[in-house]
Amino acid sequence: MIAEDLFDLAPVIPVVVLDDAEAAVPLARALVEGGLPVIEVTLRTPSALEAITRIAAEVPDAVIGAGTIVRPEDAERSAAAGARFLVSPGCTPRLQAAMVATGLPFLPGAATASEVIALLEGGLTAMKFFPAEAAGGTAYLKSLAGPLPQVRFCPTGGVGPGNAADYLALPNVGCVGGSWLTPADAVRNGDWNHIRKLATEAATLR
Ligand SMILES: O=C(O)C(=O)C[C@H](O)[C@H](O)COP(=O)(O)O
Repeated sequence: MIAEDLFDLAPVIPVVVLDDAEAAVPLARALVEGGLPVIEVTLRTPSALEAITRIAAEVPDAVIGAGTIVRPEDAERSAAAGARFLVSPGCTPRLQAAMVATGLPFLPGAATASEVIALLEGGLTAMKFFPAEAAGGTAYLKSLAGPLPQVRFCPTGGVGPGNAADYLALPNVGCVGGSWLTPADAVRNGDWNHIRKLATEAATLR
């Protein structure tokens, strides 16, 4: 799998924050059943790596990835836990080298033309656009498409049901990412039906 393949699997990548690894498998099943098989578990919580391992082992139809890769060691640890792709909110040469070293596809974060060009110099054409809404939203991405049409983005950060379709309509958007599929209270209460419903709605966005 290359990073661009992630764009073809689903229009939306749910960005998940898990405080309890016990929730990982039922949550991933609900997202897959709703039609969103590509799932990013952020390394923001101590249970994230355990959650990734459980999903990799028990939900074979999920394409499980690790997000919030901000230190080189995060990349290696996520690969060892069973992640099949990596996502970072921003990138540095060291972080890029660590992600390349895992052999996994990855979406490095970029938010300016210079950051995009630096990643292009590294041979990368699939990226996360973060923080999408705060950085300038769809107008900003349209502007980047002029000089840099070869890059495709996964905008994340402030993307939700109200604007996801606008992003997905852009030629340089491969998919979008967001946390709206897994509201904290629904995860805490084990309301998998609600999460399945949100995923089902999002899966039809493209
Ligand atoms: O944790 C990371 O790796 C990030 O880069 C940030 C997340 O992707 C966004 O914070 C999700 O944004 P919301 O959908 O607006 O909640």
